[in-house]
Amino acid sequence: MLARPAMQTPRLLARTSIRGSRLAKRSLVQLRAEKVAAGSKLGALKAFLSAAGGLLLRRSKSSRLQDLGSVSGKDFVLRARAEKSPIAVDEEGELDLNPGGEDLHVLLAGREDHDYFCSPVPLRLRFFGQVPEVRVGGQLAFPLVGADRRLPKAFWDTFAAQGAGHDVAELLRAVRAFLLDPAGYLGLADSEAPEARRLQTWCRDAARLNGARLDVVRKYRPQARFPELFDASTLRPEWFPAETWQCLNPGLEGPADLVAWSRILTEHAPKEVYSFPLFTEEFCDMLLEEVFHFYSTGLPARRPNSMNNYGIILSDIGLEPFIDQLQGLLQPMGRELFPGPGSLWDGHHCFIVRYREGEDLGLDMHTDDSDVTFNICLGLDFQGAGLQFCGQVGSPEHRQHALTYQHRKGHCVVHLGKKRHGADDITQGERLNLILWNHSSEYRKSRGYRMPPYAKESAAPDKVCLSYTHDRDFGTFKDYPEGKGHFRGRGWCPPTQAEYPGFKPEMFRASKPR
Ligand SMILES: O=C(O)CCC(=O)C(=O)O
Ligand SMILES: [Fe+2]
Repeated sequence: MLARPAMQTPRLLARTSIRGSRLAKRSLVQLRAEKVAAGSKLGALKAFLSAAGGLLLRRSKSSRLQDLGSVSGKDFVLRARAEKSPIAVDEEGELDLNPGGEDLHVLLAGREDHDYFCSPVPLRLRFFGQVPEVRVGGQLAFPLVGADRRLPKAFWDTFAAQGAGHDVAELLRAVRAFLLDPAGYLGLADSEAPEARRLQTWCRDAARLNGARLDVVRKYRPQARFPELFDASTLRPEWFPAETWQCLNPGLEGPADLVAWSRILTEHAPKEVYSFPLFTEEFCDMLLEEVFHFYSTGLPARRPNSMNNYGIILSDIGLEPFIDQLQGLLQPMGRELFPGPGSLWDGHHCFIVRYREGEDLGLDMHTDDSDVTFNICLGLDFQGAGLQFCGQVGSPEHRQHALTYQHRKGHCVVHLGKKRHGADDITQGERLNLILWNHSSEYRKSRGYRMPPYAKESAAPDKVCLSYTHDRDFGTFKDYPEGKGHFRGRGWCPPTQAEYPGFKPEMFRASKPR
């Protein structure tokens, strides 16, 4: 699997809760979310929020969303809206595709003079249990916020200790205070206790990690060729073909569903691989000009993954707001095409891949660390470089060829991250694509994601589906590409229980006849 580079140091990730004698152990029953949890009806949520006083209630233009208002005069919440929950996963890992609750999406204001929490951070609150679940979105690393982006127990203990009568506005204020200054919020700012000192180190680590990334963003911003890309609080209709824009923004008159999208969608493999025109050629040119301009500054940027040596991560150059908007635009389509993995995206990893003579030519077969992937070709002129699709990991057809997709400028191919795919070598020219990996932390709690079944392979693999980084039998069928021989013997696929009849691992040597 191709994995994204780690955002946080292991130290930050490893310890997500601390205990302190001064932290109360009371449970959070005071939180009036239980009122909501009981029925989880939107009306109850509205009442709950208006009782909170800080959030104004107003209907949005879209018939499906309730916009709970920008909050004038309150600087801690910039935007809040409630939405019917598309999925929920229970304690047993069962995925419910129609759970009937609501989620509250909030854009929490940062503070201008803060080291790194100086721009807004998205939060999602779910009201299924007694205590709302809060997830911190965005790309910033926060001390004590783990890889799952949940708040640590120490936060909830401190919040509970502050007494009865909590409401959502208070909760949001508390989350913001905690994210701005964890030690201060937990009452550990002046403490000499070991846990307090550890926390101070984590805070310094977070400042350093975020600082390195934000430094590049700040330096590049005044040099940007197209400031409108960086100010993308809204996407511009002219960036998209008219029909695509209409389908993705049905407004009041049309439902957002597969019937409407069938006007633009091509299904390449039933229920698994689709494509549609997403960007105009002019927009592709503009985005590429920006990317090349960034390259020309020599500013550092992380590579998207271990196998792509010339791409860049777009949020690292300041395009996170644009990607957030793009993900929001595509979310309804994802939900309809791929119920479960296509629902409730709360994370992304978005990057450019680049192939040309003398650099990376193609990409080995792999699956993505993504629930649903959108892959958009931005140009330039090229030949070869087809995208090969095989089966889904764990299925009997995992390494059987399914289709070859030919990239077209402005067009987007959509697939599940677990579908095996790889890019043929480019034979002429240069290709750059924008890849958007979408993550749903709720879906990732499900048993289906955590413990997927792994079936026996139906037959020997098709050659085109072999991976030199993944497979135990690559060398049985093919010579290793130049410079890749060190992968021999390091593959894991197929796992022993999934071997096809007659499987021969690559290190297999027939014994000499006696
Ligand atoms: O080059 C392509 O079209 C495929 C890129 C890809 O699959 C990836 O970066 O994960
Ligand atoms: Fe991929």
